[in-house]
Amino acid sequence: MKADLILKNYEIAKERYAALGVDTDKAIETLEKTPISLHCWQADDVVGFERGEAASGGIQSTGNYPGKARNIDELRQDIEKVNSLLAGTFRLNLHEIYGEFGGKQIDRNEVTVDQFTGWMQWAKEQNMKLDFNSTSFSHPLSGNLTLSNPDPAIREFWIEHTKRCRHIADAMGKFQNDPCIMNIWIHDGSKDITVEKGRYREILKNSLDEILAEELPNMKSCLEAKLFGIGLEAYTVGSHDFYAGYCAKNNVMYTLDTGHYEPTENVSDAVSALLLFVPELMLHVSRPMHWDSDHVTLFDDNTRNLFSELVRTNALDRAHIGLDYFDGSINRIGAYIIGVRAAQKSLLQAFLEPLDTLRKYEDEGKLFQRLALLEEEKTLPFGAVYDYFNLKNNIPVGEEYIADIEKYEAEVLANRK
Ligand SMILES: C[C@H](O)[C@H](O)[C@@H](O)C(=O)CO
Ligand SMILES: [Mn+2]
Repeated sequence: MKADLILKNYEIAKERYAALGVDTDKAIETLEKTPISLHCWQADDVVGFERGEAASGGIQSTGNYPGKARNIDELRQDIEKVNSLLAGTFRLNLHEIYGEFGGKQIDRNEVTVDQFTGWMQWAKEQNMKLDFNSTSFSHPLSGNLTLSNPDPAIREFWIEHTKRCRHIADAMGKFQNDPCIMNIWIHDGSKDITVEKGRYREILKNSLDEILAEELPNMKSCLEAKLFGIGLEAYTVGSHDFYAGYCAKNNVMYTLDTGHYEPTENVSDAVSALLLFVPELMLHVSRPMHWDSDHVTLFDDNTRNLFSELVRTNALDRAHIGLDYFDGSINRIGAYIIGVRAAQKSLLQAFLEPLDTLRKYEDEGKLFQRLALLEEEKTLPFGAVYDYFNLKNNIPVGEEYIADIEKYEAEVLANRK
């Protein structure tokens, strides 16, 4: 699209929004500064560099599109490409299995920061900060139960792993002078009916108490709830109620993954409820299709509702935005760009909402007026504002990035046989 046309459209949009009391320049500035954490695992279908095996243990990636990253250099190359096609501020969310193991057998209860210093340096060069995840899946000891396992040897193994991961996250946070957010998601559960629901939850509670006992100043831990995992359909130890209770009681950050709730549930509704009781939220923005399928995030009602709730609740500074999906059936770089742009569009639309007027209508009981404005705002020219945001940052506008990704596929990804 021609720059002068984008600018002209932006000026018209700016005037239209100003008439509603909305400052588009301010919205763009806020969007530029709001960090989005890119999940490293979209680049290689959650394989990582430890064992090189397909993900197992509650999650699964489907699709066999050619060109997935096979090593650290390729993954970094892909993330650099993704960065070059996006405006804004980005972090990188690493899983423990993406360490630099250098061909050595370093088991999960032996991992140290040494396997991540290269990542820290690289991220600094990319002007990205790091977030982190312990990895309980894709390991011979993953089984059905890790931190909630009644077998002390297995449980100790995973406690040690998670403690070590917290230390790695702390080192990352210190290095980048900004807290590293470390997520703990475990798949623990049961395929069929269990008569020991309470027992496993009590063990998990005790494991978490032990893991989180140590104060580490440069990292923040968050706990991710889930409805069910693949092969563990009947019961999940770390359910929503379990973690909501645990996080509220222990002042721990809660991870809200938009794929982890009943399909008819309005996940965005959890934002204002949880934030009354937990300190912060980590968001895993995903797209469930019938179940927790981890399809590429889109600019759909679920994503839009989530971000508008964040803004309406004044919770932007208490939420960490991350993406979480893994689609191996399409160009993986394209999958990143579609998902990030969807999150950005949803955020921008939330920033552009004429909230003062909507709140005033609501306070005054003017409910027809509120509904009318909510309807009208949907077709305000926010696309022109998003185009300008990209143009201003020298990033491809609109569908222009498709050709860029096709070129990268032909020149780089096609050579990964
Ligand atoms: C790879 C991630 O840890 C994983 O996707 C987790 O966050 C999750 O959502 C599992 O369903
Ligand atoms: Mn998740």
